[in-house]
Amino acid sequence: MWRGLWTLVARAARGPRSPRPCTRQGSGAPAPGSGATVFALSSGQGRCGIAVIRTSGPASGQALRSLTAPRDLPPARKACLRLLSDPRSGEPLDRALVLWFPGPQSFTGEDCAEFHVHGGPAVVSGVLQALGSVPGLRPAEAGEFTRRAFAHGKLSLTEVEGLADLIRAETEAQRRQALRQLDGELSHLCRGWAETLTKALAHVEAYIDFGEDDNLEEGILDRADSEVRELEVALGAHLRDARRGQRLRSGAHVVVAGPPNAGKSSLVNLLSRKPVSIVSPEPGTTRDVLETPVDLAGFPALLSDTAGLREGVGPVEQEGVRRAQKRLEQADLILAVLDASDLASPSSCNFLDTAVIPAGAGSPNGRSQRLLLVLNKSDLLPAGGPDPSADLPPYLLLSCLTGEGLDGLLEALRKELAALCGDPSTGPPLLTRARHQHHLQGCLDALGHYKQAKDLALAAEALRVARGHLTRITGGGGTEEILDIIFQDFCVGK
Ligand SMILES: Nc1nc2c(ncn2[C@@H]2O[C@H](COP(=O)(O)OP(=O)(O)OP(=O)(O)O)[C@@H](O)[C@H]2O)c(=O)[nH]1
Ligand SMILES: [K+]
Ligand SMILES: [Mg+2]
Repeated sequence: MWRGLWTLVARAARGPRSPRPCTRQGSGAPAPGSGATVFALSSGQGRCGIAVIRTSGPASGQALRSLTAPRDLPPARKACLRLLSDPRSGEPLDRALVLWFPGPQSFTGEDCAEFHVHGGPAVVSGVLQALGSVPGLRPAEAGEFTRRAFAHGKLSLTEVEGLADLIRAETEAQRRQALRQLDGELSHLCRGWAETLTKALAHVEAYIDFGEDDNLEEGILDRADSEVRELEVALGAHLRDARRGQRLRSGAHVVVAGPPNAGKSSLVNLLSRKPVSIVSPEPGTTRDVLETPVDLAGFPALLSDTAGLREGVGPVEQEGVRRAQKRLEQADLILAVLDASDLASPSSCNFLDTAVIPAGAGSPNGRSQRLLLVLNKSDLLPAGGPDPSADLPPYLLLSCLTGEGLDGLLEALRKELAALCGDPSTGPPLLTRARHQHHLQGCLDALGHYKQAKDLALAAEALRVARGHLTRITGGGGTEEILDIIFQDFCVGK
């Protein structure tokens, strides 16, 4: 019986009833081996010590030979010093390290060559022009090397996304997350889930085909059910976490709010280490929402300065207050700022009652909104600290003027952001893009249809749909459009 069942597992894995096999080549990415040979400068533009130029495609060996003539190809994957000359004129261009990576053991899976040349603009353009003169070579499009790696099965789609994020990573936490994704942790997880579904599908199909057969193992449908149930729990947990990976990728929204003149703009400038906002003793200085991306304690954040919240003001400031309130609703984390020496003023009391205390009690829409209360201008306080009659929720003392309390605030921010973004050095891999979340949700919905299916054929179909969503996360059956969006993030030469 078991041999029969495993044949079915294998058949289900191939998707027997699906007319479109979920292979990488089906994705519309360039077919392996058929492309031209491309070349590009892979290191940054401008004068530098060493510049790296690389090629990928069937004419790579010819290109390397042409520029290093009369020498033959160097041994595979070993750096060798060669004189590079222009194949048309024989004019020497540079003395350079060259590397030969015969496919499929290369980054793209095709034959590749690398030229590590001296980074002067004239050397770089001379070598690029010489490569352009080799028959069959053309300049690479943005992301074309990575796209070829994907087409040859060297990277899954989530690994491609990880690579794009690694190149763009600006904070430590972003780098850790991208590296884990590039290492294939997310694809591994998705493939494991897809395998579970393949087994469940095999069980259901076995029942469809041999339901009447006495040899069929008992309880086979129950096993499919329990596999689906376990998967639902796992997917649910990841979806609840979904926003965290995306926040880590694009930055958590941290909104600085409070009454006029509390020192909100001073705090934004202090945290971003640059003069983003105008600071002045005049209340109502900030009118619009001012956004700036910052690295807060190793996490990426989009910091917004807002207008001071108060009533009875002119139309321009009123609009500023409306915008501030709208931004507050969208915040992942609120930095509520009050003037520590002015806690009894109507605008301070009003802000405490309407914004700070309700957030502490859990927001009405059920969305988790975190808040840190900062009492600024601590330098103006008497030795006894803030007015004890104010009956405040937990707070941090800070002076933007002297910098006292900043370390404590950064530590509190680090904790909040780690909770919001997830800690990329531990825990399961995070879903970093809306695309991942969309497919996980699609998979869960299909599993819901499985449970409600009126007959086994519909149940099997629901499992196939669910599995299709999982394979699309890693790139199986992806459409050209999605590939274009993902590869857009790359620069030429990557
Ligand atoms: N003594 C003292 N003064 C401060 C401190 N922080 C800010 N100030 C002063 O407080 C005044 C208001 O600061 P802003 O940063 O403009 O305050 P704001 O909350 O952005 O004000 P609006 O945009 O008008 O709502 C300025 O004169 C600052 O120099 C502090 O820690 N100590
Ligand atoms: K001000
Ligand atoms: Mg301001």
